[in-house]
Amino acid sequence: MKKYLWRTPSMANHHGRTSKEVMKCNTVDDFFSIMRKVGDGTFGSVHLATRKGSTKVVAIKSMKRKLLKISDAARLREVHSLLHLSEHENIVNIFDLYIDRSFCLHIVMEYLECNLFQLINSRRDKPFSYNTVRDIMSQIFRGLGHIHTNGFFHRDMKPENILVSPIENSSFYKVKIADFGLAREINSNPPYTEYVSTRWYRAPELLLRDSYYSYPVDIYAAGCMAFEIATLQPIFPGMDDIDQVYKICEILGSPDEESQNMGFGGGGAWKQAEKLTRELGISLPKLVPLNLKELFSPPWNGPFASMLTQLLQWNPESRPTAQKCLELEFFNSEEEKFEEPKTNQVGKAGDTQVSVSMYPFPNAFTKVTLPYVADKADTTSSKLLQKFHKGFTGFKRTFQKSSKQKKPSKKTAQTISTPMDRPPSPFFPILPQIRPSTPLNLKLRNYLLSTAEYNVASKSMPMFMETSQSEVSSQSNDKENKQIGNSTNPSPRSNFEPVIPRKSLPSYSEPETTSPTTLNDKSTTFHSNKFSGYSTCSSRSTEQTYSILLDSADWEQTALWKKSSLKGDSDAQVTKRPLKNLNSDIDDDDRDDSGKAPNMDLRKSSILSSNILEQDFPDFGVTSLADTLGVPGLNSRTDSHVTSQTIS
Ligand SMILES: Nc1ncnc2c1ncn2[C@@H]1O[C@H](COP(=O)(O)OP(=O)(O)OP(=O)(O)O)[C@@H](O)[C@H]1O
Repeated sequence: MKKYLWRTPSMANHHGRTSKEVMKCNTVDDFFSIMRKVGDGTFGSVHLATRKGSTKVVAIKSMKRKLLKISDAARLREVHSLLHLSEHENIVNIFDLYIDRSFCLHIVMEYLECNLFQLINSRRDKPFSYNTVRDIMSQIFRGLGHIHTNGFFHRDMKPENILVSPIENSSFYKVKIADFGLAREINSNPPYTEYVSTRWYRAPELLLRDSYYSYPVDIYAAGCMAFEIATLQPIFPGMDDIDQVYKICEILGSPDEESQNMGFGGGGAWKQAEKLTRELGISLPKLVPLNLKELFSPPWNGPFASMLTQLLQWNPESRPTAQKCLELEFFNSEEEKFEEPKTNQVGKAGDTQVSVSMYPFPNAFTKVTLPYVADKADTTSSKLLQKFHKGFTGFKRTFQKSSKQKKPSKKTAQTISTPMDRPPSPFFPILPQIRPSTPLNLKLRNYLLSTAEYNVASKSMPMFMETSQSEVSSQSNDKENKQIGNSTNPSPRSNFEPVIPRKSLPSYSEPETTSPTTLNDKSTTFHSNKFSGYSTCSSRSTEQTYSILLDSADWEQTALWKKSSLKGDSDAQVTKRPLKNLNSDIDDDDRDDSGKAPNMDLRKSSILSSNILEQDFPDFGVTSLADTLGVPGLNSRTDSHVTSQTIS
């Protein structure tokens, strides 16, 4: 079953673990004076503070989810990886870990002035210089190299998780990687949760639900960031996972040799894509890659464009390691001499204007949300490149057609509107859209389309739920079309292929939905009388793929639906099994100082996020089912994509 196992990149700079321990305190106020909130994420809120009796500022990340017992602190991914990673100049430094009397964990760390997203946002129409981009990227790769060679990978590399502080009297920044909430060990046993990382930076293997991924997901995300740092625009601002894959194809070309041979550069061929898309029931569009070198003007069309091409490879095995990235020409070529853009106020004065008082930007997160939503009505012209001209002057005004490409016929040129300056593809539009090819995946597709405004309560549709034949027929094309057409979130990817007749399956009726009951846990929402979570995973012992659905109506009746239909080789086999371990007694350790047992709802959700499910379903290769429980809403670029940080 294992396709490949990733090896930790060479351990040249392995420095061993640190010796930090989690300390107890009544409240953090005992030791720190809290000044103001500087950040808020899915898992924690971050405050600027000073240590009492000292003027030294620190950042304190207080985890939103309370722990049940002190020993659980070490099971948090964030703490686990931070404790195992030695200090590095490009990794945010952790000073102390505290657990207060209400079992809230506080991570005391060095303070940096803002995150890269805020910095990029503050630079609208003032792009960074080539050398600044180079310096930021080299620090990111040094940090990543440290993480990877120490046996971890980050899994949520995005501008919000890169902290920066300007270096006085220069146009450069101190850059540090933060937020290890999703970090995993490279040598841990796959399969991993596929639904990690933030969509715009999510590597193709994650988007196509390959659970045997590893550190190359971080390299790919770094490639997306490199583009964004230089151009101040995200390269693949997908609205949903389907749109995300499409946007990647638009620029990198489809991952087959035929498409890749038609262009220059591109994301390369990737055999695995065919298998993964088949399993998902989607087909990728046939698109010729853009030649990034032709997209940019000097100096960006040189080593920078070539670095992007190497980082943004479809095949994770083709992406260079972080160490190799640092050896690329981009980081080692002579200082580029070029004129600063005219509109650009970049320069020493401009850069050093960034100061503590500028952050946090009050509306930073609300202002910049899905910048291309308005373009979605146009199905074939994303106007992507037009948008890229905003501020960044390093794009060529006219993108030239690759000499290898055939001139399209007049008819094609008239009927198909291609994105601005896009080299017309001879393939275009044989299969212009990613189209779900089975009814099963119509559900997947609808589900994915709905993620932009995903409300777990009303739309908790298991992704790979089998449907009965009668249900299939009720989902006629017309109906599906109508649903998509009527959607409040119209998407250009609204076509789909006809329903393929399938064998009849055991009938399944969804339980009635009642008003949702939300547990005291912001990151995971459970609903009474509603299937609230799912996980697709592979069995360790068989070659089958399963779905696990959790019915929270009755906590003792968590059900397992077992099936092999994703491979299409037999009828679904449906079984239901109660959880054995749900009602185990509360340990003394779980009680707070007053001897009171913790909130029962919290306890239930925490139990789900622990490895109890693994004990109940030992044949499954899932380490923590809660990692895939309830897919969170993704209407903000800052949302994370898992609901639990706990490691088993
Ligand atoms: N050491 C720090 N110094 C200054 N600001 C910080 C620091 N750590 C975090 N922040 C700010 O707080 C924000 C949220 O922090 P962090 O990403 O660690 O939280 P999270 O809950 O894990 O977020 P996510 O939703 O990405 O998982 C960051 O984007 C950053 O702006």
